[in-house]
Amino acid sequence: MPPLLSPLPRVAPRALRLCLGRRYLSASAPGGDFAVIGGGITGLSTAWFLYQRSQTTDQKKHRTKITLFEAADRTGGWIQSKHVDVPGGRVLFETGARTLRPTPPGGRAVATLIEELGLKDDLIFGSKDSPAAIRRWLYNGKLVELPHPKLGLLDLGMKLFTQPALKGIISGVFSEPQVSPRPDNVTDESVGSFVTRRMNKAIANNLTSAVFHGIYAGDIWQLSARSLLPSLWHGEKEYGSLVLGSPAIRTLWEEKDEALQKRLFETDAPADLVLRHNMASSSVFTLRGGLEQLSRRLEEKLLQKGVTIRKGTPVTKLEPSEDKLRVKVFTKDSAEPQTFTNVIATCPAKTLSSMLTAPSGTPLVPLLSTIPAVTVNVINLWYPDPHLLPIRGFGSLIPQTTPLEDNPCWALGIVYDSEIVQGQDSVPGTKLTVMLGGHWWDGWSEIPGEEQSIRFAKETVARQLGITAEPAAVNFSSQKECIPQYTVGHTARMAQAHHGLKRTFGDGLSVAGSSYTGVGVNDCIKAAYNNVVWNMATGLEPFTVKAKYRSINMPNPWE
Ligand SMILES: C=Cc1c2[nH]c(c1C)Cc1[nH]c(c(CCC(=O)O)c1C)Cc1[nH]c(c(C)c1CCC(=O)O)Cc1[nH]c(c(C)c1C=C)C2
Repeated sequence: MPPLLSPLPRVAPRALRLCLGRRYLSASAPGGDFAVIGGGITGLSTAWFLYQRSQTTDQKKHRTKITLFEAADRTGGWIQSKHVDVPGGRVLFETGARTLRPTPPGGRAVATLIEELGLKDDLIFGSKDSPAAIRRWLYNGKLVELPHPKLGLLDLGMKLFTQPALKGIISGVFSEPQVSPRPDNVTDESVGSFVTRRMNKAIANNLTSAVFHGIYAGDIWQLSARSLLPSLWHGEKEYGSLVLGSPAIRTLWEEKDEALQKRLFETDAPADLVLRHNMASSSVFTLRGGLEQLSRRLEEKLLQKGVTIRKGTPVTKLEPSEDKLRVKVFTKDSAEPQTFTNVIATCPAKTLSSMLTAPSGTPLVPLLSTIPAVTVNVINLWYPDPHLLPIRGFGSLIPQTTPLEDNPCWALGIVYDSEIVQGQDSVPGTKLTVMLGGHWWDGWSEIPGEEQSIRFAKETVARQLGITAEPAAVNFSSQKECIPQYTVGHTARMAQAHHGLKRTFGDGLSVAGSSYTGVGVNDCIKAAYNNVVWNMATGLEPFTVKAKYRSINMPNPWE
């Protein structure tokens, strides 16, 4: 197996420089003392990619030392897979992300990592043709199935004409090409405003808000269209219309992702052809032992390779050395700081901000501390009857406009886990996860606790699915501030934060993780990979250059 990372060019080839912009490549010396702050999936994969880089012929001549600091007593962050005993066997509950998508380039970076870690035989795939991939439901007082191309034109027509929850889609699609593109002075707007402007408010409030609940548990009237719908945001200007430009928009690749995908093809492609084939034909994938198997294995491998992992060690302060060539890391358990040539902070931006004091006139701390994040209460339920669900599919999502009398428990949606993934439990049954809260709880001083949340979850399942049976196993988890919210202006604020980091720490402190360039597991691993392979100075370089796109016909990016 070739090394994951090829030697990093000391002088980057011209093409790479042109493609990524000069500022992407910092002039850090080879080797060095690296500190990774945070032992979630971003921190663990950052440490892994740094270790891999240190093993290339170019870098082997130099000494590299990697220390990972994690405040908690375990690594893995939000990813947590719990094995629970039930009558007749064991089932697996995920309290955070449960599946990943093979979509490149992020999915491809993850596949390479999984292969590299020797986990490929534990992969489980969900087929693109399964009911979970095709059938999605929306709940606004009653369950409404969303249209899907594989369900045919007749089905599409019937749904669009008869379902009030899908109201506005036909008129929105037909009127959209006549809407003028936004004026040049509009630098960002909310997702709700963008969809309303291009189509109509009904589409924003129903379909769009439901989908955004399923990803960000967030409020479409706060979230940034520029950050979260980048190709549509770009497509509006480039093609004048999202509908007419849609064939091209669907094939748009941002240059930095294209460069990454190219690298993943040429240098770091997964070698196994069966794995590639499975990735190409699946809609989602996970691991037999749950996604936590990935973080467990990363930790194990890092320890074997001599990386120091300091669990239960919160970092309290980060300070540049006088010459800005090193960074001092202060921890709770030691009066004297340790110094490193490079620190990569993968903890939430708010946590990082509490470790910093920026020079006056550099608004770095407020820029980082004001990235909000929502809390989701996750309730996993397991029933021994495998045929309890009256409908099939991925699950249901609840739009923002669903009245409180139809959603009195502040639910965001229900995931039909036993429909999505098979092969993780030793007994058949029906497994559901109810997600509560997110932005519904913005501004609340106290949120529902365990007992109330479990009651709410059962009530939500009874209301939506008519399931009144008692679950044989229940797991409650409150995921505090687990999903960062990229609100309007995120791109501009992160560009400023880049300059603040540069000014304060030179090339010494970079960031990666869900607070910045994408909240998904794929995004986090991609950010870790990008940071290391492009040798970024702050990790926020993508925000400082104008995003450039190309339409690329890539029929099967896995071949
Ligand atoms: C704690 C709850 C979470 C909610 N969203 C996320 C988490 C961790 C993060 C997330 N969920 C999805 C994506 C898109 C990534 C992708 O698949 O490409 C992200 C970043 C999609 C998604 N949403 C749900 C599922 C089962 C999936 C597939 C990926 C995964 O397993 O996380 C269901 C779901 N998630 C949330 C809600 C409210 C919800 C409702 C049915 C919040």
